[in-house]
Amino acid sequence: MGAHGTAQHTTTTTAQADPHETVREREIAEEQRHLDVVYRRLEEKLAEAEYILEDAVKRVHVGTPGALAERDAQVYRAGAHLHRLNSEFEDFLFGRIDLQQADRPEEHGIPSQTPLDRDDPTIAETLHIGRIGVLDAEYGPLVIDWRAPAAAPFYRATPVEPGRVVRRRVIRSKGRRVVGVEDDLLRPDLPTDLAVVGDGALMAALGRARSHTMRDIVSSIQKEQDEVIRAPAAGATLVTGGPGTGKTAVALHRAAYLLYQDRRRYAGGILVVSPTPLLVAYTEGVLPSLGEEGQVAIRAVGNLVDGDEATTYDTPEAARIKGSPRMVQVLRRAARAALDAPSGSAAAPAELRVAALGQVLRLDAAALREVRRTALGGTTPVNLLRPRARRLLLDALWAEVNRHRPRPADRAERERRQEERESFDEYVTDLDGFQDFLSAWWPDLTPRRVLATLRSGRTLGRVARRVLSPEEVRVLAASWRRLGDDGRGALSAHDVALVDELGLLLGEPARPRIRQIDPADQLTGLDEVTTYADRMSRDRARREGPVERTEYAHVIVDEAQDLTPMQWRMIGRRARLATWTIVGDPAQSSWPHPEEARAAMDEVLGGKPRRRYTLTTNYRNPAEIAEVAERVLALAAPGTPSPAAVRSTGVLPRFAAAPSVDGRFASAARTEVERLLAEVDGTVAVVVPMERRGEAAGWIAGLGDRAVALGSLEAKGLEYDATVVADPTGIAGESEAGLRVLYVALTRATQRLTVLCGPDDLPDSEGVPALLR
Ligand SMILES: Nc1ncnc2c1ncn2[C@@H]1O[C@H](COP(=O)(O)OP(=O)(O)OP(=O)(O)O)[C@@H](O)[C@H]1O
Repeated sequence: MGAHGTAQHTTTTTAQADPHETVREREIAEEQRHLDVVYRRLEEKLAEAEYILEDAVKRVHVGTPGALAERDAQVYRAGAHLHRLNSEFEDFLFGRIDLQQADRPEEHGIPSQTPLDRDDPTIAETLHIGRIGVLDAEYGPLVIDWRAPAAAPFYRATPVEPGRVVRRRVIRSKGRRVVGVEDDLLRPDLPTDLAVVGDGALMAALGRARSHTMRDIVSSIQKEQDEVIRAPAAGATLVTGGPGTGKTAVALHRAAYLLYQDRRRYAGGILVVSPTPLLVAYTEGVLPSLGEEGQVAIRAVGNLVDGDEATTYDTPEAARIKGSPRMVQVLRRAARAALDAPSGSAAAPAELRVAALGQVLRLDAAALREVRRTALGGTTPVNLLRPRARRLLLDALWAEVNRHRPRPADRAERERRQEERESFDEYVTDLDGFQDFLSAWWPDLTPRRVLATLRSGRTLGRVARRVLSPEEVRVLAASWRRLGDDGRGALSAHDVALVDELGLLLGEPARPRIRQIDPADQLTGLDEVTTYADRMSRDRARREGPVERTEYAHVIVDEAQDLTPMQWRMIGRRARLATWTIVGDPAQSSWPHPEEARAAMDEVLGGKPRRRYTLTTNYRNPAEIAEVAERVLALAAPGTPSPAAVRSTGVLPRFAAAPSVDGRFASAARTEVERLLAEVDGTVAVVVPMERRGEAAGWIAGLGDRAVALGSLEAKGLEYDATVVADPTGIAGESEAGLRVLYVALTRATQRLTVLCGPDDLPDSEGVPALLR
């Protein structure tokens, strides 16, 4: 584990006669013995779980309701247990620490265990670390869950601060077979007989080819990362660090850690907010590999509102306006103005006529406007104001009735009028014509419909008066034209935040309750053929079905630097009682106003106590690539320190100049991707300015699924064995934050980088663009 410092490694070779090899074999054999014991124990547990299942199935024939409910609960528990065991059977034991005798073991929270290294008097205890904890029949720990306090020294001990750890070992296995061990000796000063083998587990992990899914880092979490993962949950944990420092990995492992620490609390749900669906897909497998599923929702920021997912991108200009906190005021006004221009529905009636008490009562446009203005006073959500509007209409109609009548002369007369008024209200409310009028004049508004009203530059100009400039109004109205009349067109991630805000401003219309009926219950004869347990499980499925959570117990924000103020508000609404983990890198921000976003975050976090961490080591990029990226960092965020690359490949990034005449850019890019596909085992990405991404997909057509083409913003958080960054000046010029986006693009590769320039990049004779010199 090189990044831990100068721990001693003994690198072994494969030569037969090598004495290290026999040491290595002996050590592997010792771990194999332990793994065999663990597997036997797991098999016993599996058999137990299966027995419970079978037993429960038998008991269904003994039929008191109590026994049936009990059986159902048992089936459920055993099923969950089986699932967990099966999914974690593979490769779940990965570490071991050998500990010196503690002066006071209880202070270290370390369970006592029979030492395996009986030959060595220095070693008091040996603990094995894995993805889950396994106890032997006497409740002694065979494997300690990586998240348990006793496992922390595996990640935290360094040669400088070894604590009680004498040796740390990473164990690699394939199925049930131990295939390798790698050791760090943390106390070379102690007299000990310990054998030390291996060549560094971290370096092996970092050098591995990348696929389209992220791997967990549970066996090689580094000290500074472990401190974040195990930080207390309360308040807000804020983590910064440059590209490749493991922020995403740490955020996901922290979710698993929090669930382990306090499963009951986090059964309330953990939300991980990711910038793009691509990053969600890339990271989705990590939590299941850590044995955690179900309690954690990983969602892209454009997918936080069910049924209104983002499917398109905004231009940088539109994004800048839509993300601004100024939109709050625009939307408040838009929600209230939408009744005047309800998009997609028939034009609202201009007057109300009602025949009652032998006369035709009429409210003209001016009177209706006045009623609406009064009804809309205050801040109650518009859809909840329809009952108030109805009352005010009835008041106005009643005033018409009384227009030519004298005021009641005495109390008896007043009471008679009051009774008359009550039956008038009842009569008018029941009139079909009145109800139809009310639905057309005060329709239920949906967020999409209201947003669609803003396609009209006139309407938007009115509600955005003194908030947005005429040019900004033009840009937004043009962008929302894609919504269409009914508002059903494509949304961007910025629109989704506005839709969510409008949802709050409009409120859910009150609806008569409709009883939920399961169509299966309607089938005749079904009761005779289903068992009690079937019905119970159907009930449970119904209860536990995919209901959207609107509040979470902990919210983890990845790539937080990209969130706009409006998106912070959207996430904050799902986290009113939550604790937070927020990871990001301001130098990679594609939002042009970081101070605005910080203020929005502050508002959402309120007075919650904050603890801050900085990650400093770049595990992704070799030093050669990091050095080129650093030149852009100096322009994009002057003064920001670059994280230290932990390894080097000896291969310098390649610069190539291609004329930006389309065809030739295409062929240069394709040739480069082909070359890189032959050089690396894993994935290759071409990263281009957003507007060229369709074109770039064509450049790599037919090269197989190891190659992908990405727009600059889509590359966020992802990594590939090799990348081709095409048209760097185009990327830098895309928006006010373009240089930071280029910094992101240049830091995606784990092995090889090619920068492909057009004439606009002003390449020198070596092909190096002006920006990177
Ligand atoms: N301790 C570790 N052991 C092994 N691999 C690690 C470790 N820490 C990070 N990595 C690897 O380094 C790469 C970068 O990690 P990650 O994507 O989490 O970084 P990041 O800080 O989120 O980067 P970015 O800011 O560019 O999105 C990943 O492949 C991750 O698996």
